[in-house]
Amino acid sequence: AQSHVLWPEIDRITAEQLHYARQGVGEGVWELFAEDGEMRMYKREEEVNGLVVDPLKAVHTVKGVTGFEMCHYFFSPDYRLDWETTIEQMKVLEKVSDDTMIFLQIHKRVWPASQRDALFWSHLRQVPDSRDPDAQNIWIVCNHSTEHHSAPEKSNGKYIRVFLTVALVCQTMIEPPKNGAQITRDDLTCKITYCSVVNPGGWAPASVLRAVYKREYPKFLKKFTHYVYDQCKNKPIRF
Ligand SMILES: CCCc1ccc(-c2ccc(S(=O)(=O)CCO)cc2)cc1[C@H]1C[C@H]1c1ccccn1
Repeated sequence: AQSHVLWPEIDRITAEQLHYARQGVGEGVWELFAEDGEMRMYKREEEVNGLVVDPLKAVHTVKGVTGFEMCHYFFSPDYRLDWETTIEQMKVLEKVSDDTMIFLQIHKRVWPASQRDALFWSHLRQVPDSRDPDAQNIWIVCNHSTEHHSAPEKSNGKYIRVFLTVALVCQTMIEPPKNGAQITRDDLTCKITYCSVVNPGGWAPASVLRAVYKREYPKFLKKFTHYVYDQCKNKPIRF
């Protein structure tokens, strides 16, 4: 993928998003708006040209799966329609490499706003942890809006195109079994940070968008993480 025209941007945005995901939510600006078990979901209220673009950051801990497994199911197009309930259609416009694809997604209409589509590259990468060299257990999927020759600039007016940047950063923690036994899924914990900024691309009532995000994001992360656990629980562990 290093030869693709998008590579410099992919490299830059992925590194930026990894850094951003690692920043704590301690600094006062984040508002906790949803909790469910180990999941904590925060947002900042921000508007750009009168459009709600509230950045979102969620942290979650899921036992029994690895960071690779979580990122693999988030990245791969084969499973997306099983867990993503807000999309009507999904198309891979280009397979840049095994770890980089370009997606066009048509999202379900959020009444009374107009229907949206999203065109973005998606990149899966294992991350060396600068602070902790023996933690080669961090994986990231970064999704970032892009142009593409085979996606009409404007979906001939049918959908409003959103602009998004999303990062799913997952770290595997292993509790080594005392008696030197083989690692099982009971010894695994996956620490998840999910960050997203979605610019709706065109006017939509702030109250409607904020209500949709408040409802959809917790539902999405809960459904997605349960889906991955169920997919993996009877399969060999993949790090
Ligand atoms: C007016 C904006 C409509 C709208 C466009 C796009 C998205 C959206 C796109 C991508 C991703 S993802 O994390 O990259 C997973 C791959 O699909 C998440 C969210 C969300 C909404 C809004 C519908 C809301 C929503 C919120 C949370 C999850 C899903 N949908």
